Amino acid sequence: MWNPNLDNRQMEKRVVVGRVRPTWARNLPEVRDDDDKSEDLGAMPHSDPPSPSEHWDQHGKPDEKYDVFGKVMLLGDSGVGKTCMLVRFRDGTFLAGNYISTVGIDFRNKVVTVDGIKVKLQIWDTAGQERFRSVTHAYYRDAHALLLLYDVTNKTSFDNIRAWLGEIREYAQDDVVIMLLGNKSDSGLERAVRREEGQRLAREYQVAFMETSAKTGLNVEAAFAHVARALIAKANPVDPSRLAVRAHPTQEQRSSCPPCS
Ligand SMILES: Nc1nc2c(ncn2[C@@H]2O[C@H](COP(=O)(O)OP(=O)(O)OP(=O)(O)O)[C@@H](O)[C@H]2O)c(=O)[nH]1
Repeated sequence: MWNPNLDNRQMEKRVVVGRVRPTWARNLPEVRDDDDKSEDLGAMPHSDPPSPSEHWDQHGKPDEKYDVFGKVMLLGDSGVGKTCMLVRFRDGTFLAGNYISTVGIDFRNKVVTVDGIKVKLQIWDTAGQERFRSVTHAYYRDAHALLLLYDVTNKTSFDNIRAWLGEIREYAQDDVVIMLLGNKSDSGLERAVRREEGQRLAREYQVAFMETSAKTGLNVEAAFAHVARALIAKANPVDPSRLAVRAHPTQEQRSSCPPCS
């Protein structure tokens, strides 16, 4: 269940930033976006997130317009860009500056269409800070897919990926879809982790890999499309050959090696 003790911390955070806004809205413009975009049939998140096992129906309610449902968690050290990745994917925007660490966990929905199949992604943005780990662990078990991020300008966040993969092995389902993302690939000279290092690590753990930029949008759609395809393949195990699990990168994205598995 949602930990009520976190609410106090959230309130502290809200006081610090001088705004009374739910966690998921911390980087968003004041006016809430409409939810009726054609590719976006999902509901806005609650300020009280559901328990880890709610909204778990693989096919969703019959009256909702999607074919496959999947819970996707964004994981990785604090500051690697998980929230920015979600905001870029969901809203197509990047709000630089005013970095405020996520408190607890929250989610947003987006329906994407891949290969003619509508996939509702319920995307959970987790807090990278160590003190929230016990909260996020409770949500691993129900996740269908995990996007594990590091920051290409922060070697420590890359070195910690092995520890994250260890946690995933401990707490997530064995068949969870995992994708490694080297975020902030727009950062040029500040880069501390070479693309090849990310590729090598992904190959070692047999997970897909891309470098992304929440700032420019590079590979953000492609990463979620890859996850959506993998979820479709999982939901249709009787005829997996019918579905292309591979991501289809654009020319610019090809060297990002999706998927390395
Ligand atoms: N240059 C660049 N900066 C980015 C990118 N993505 C995120 N940032 C910046 O990195 C900082 C942290 O981003 P967040 O999305 O809040 O990081 P987070 O992983 O959610 O952090 P926690 O909530 O603490 O776990 C912010 O200042 C962002 O503006 C990116 O792709 N490129």
